[in-house]
Formats: sequence, C-alpha cells, structure tokens
Amino acid sequence: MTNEIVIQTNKLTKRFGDFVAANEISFEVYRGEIFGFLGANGAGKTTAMRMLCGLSKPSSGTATIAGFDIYRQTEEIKKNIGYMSQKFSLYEDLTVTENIRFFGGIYGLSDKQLKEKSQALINTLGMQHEAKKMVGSLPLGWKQKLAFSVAILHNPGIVFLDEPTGGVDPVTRRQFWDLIYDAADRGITVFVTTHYMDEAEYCNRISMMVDGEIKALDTPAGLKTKYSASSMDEVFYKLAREAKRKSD
Ligand SMILES: Nc1ncnc2c1ncn2[C@@H]1O[C@H](COP(=O)(O)OP(=O)(O)OP(=O)(O)O)[C@@H](O)[C@H]1O
Repeated sequence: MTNEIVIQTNKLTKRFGDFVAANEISFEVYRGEIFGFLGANGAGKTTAMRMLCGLSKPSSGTATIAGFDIYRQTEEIKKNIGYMSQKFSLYEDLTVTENIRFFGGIYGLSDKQLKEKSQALINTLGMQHEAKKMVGSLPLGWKQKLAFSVAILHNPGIVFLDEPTGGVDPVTRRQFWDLIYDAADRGITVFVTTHYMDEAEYCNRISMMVDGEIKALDTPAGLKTKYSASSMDEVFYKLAREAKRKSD
C-alpha cells in the first residue's frame, strides 16, 4: 500500500426522489490498499459503488477514480477499473478459455496478449484440466477465482468487488483472498463489499455504512478498539443495530 490516493470522494450523494440512498459520503483510498465497504442490506453500498464505477450519476458531491472525474470521464474510469459482482461475472455456457478471451477482448487486449495471458492464467489457477469445460460446470469457488482473475486481466488500477465470495465456505474464501493479496501487492487497489466478517478482518481499512452514511472508517484493529469489541462481528452488530432503514 502506498500514500498515493486513487479514489477520493467528497460529500457524494445519491437521491432517488425524496429518498437519500447515499448521503454525503467522503473518503480516500490508496494505491494497493484493500478497502472493505461494509454495511447491512440496504445501507447504500451498491448505490455508492455504482457511482464510483461511472455507472450511475451522483445527485451531488464530487469524486475522482484513478484521477478521473465521475461526472465527465466515465469512459476513462471504465477503462481503468475491473469489476466483479456475485450476480454476474462469467458466461456459464462458454468454456474457461472462451470466457478469458471474451472478457480480455472487451478489455482491449490484443490476440497475442490474449493467448499468452489466458494460458498463464489457466496455469496460475491450476485449471489446465478445466480449460475446455463450461464454466457452468465448475464449483462456485473456482468460478469466483476465475471471475476475479478475468476482472484484473487488463491490469486495472482499481478492482471493484461486489460480494465476490457469496455462498462459499471460509477455506474457499481464504483461497480467494490469496488472489486479492497478490493483486494488491502488484499495486492494484481493491474495493470490496462483503457480509462476511472474516473477510473484513483481511482488509487494510474498512468503512461501515449505516442508512446511507459512513458511520465509521478505520483499520479492523482501530474499529475494534473504538467500539470496545473483540471481533468485527461485534463492531458490525453495534453499528448496524442503529440502522433505521429496513432491507428490501
Ligand atoms: N433505483 C432505485 N430507486 C429507488 N430506490 C433505490 C434504487 N436503488 C437502490 N434504492 C434504495 O437505496 C437503498 C440502498 O440500496 P443499495 O442496493 O445501495 O444497498 P446495499 O447496501 O448495496 O444493500 P445490499 O447489501 O442488500 O446489496 C435501498 O433502500 C434501496 O431500496
């Protein structure tokens, strides 16, 4: 992690009619940092992340992502980030190799780069025997590792992960996080939402969102001290129980 700021937001706000989904969010994230974005269901995490990825226009406030303005430079932002969501990431009816080449192509890699990178990736993930299998036939943990690797194939400055490890056990999650650490070591900033508190412990810093606002932001150790809690579970519980907003 360095002290170079790659995400900066200032009073970023999103309203849907009278409802304020994200309210005056301000924070910074550094190059190579693993930044956890936590909050109960409906807290406003996805709303905020969509604005940061240039997918949704803020109602007010400012932000820069990799130095680009989220109002005016959304195309540049999209080129400089990777994105993986639990809901959609890979095509189940394409093989492992086809998925890598398809998404690599979208990210603008040349045929030569695609060939080299797809082989290297398959080797790194130990998926030599699965390369020609449909992604739909793979275990969920493998799909998630592949989806993450594809999301950073073009070596983006920042990768956004929206609940990337939903539905798998702690050991599989831990393996996924080894890939996250590798990426962060290479200078890729990781912005991750999760509901798993074991994963929260793996982050450099965590922001906790409650009812559209950032209520706390610190290292896991700092948060535990501040809230006199022995675990991140306890910190989360103490903050989330203040929430008035009900999840959908
Ligand atoms: N397009 C929209 N129109 C109206 N309200 C919306 C819209 N999108 C989100 N909301 C509301 O904004 C609030 C925040 O939703 P958001 O999806 O950002 O929460 P979240 O923290 O990501 O929750 P989850 O963990 O369940 O994904 C919710 O109350 C949701 O109903």
